[in-house]
Amino acid sequence: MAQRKMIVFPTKNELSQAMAEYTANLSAKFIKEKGLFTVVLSGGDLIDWLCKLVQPPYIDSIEWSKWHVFWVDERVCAWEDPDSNYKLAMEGFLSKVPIPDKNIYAIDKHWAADGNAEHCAALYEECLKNLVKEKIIPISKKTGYPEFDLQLLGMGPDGHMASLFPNHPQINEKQKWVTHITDSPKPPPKRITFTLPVINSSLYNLMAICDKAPARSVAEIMKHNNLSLPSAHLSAQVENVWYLDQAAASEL
Ligand SMILES: O=C1O[C@H](COP(=O)(O)O)[C@@H](O)[C@H](O)[C@H]1O
Repeated sequence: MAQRKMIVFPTKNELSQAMAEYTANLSAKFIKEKGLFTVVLSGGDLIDWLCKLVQPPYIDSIEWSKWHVFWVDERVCAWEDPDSNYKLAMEGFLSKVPIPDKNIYAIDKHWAADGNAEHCAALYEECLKNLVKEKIIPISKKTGYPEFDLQLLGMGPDGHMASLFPNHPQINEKQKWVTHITDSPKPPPKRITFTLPVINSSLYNLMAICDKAPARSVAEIMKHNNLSLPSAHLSAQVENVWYLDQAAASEL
């Protein structure tokens, strides 16, 4: 498992620039090595910070047609709902780049609109298993779980990542790849989420955190490794890198 690495940027703009460069470099590396790049997105503010990827030079240099895009967590609601992580990513990022529609793996549209979290989680796990059969996603020889190339993650002020919240049992799930929650402390209550072993099976994990609100949780993790905060459990097979802006690092 990779050691946590932290880089503090003077501004959100510089963090955003560095995240675009990091993503573009990994995209080039994996496409050269195996002809495709699997990227897992989270929701929240992260999508805004991906803005540099849709600008020169990256918009023109990245081989978008080779990308396969997933969500580490999703809210169980209609795709058109303002709460949807799919809608957020489509409007802020994915609609601006030429990734084939078939390579964008969203939550099941019908069951999400219907509000059935448990079934949505099962269907998303089935989708991942089919992609393993199609050799889009390998199974990690080290972990036995699906191995994504890069996950771009965010952390809430309470220390949650994906939809793994403090004092909720989902963090302990080891059998499933995708699980669900129906009482999320952050609205909306129904969500699906990758489980911790799947999150940590990724080759590269980049956790991006900005602003003052999560600063206390950042300090709890960095200074005290407070494992009651789900984000403190983040690891990766190759690199677990945390990008902070000054405000997020202000209590370190
Ligand atoms: O609810 C969620 O929250 C986290 C953190 O979001 P942020 O708005 O505080 O940046 C996000 O990573 C996750 O994907 C989302 O569903």
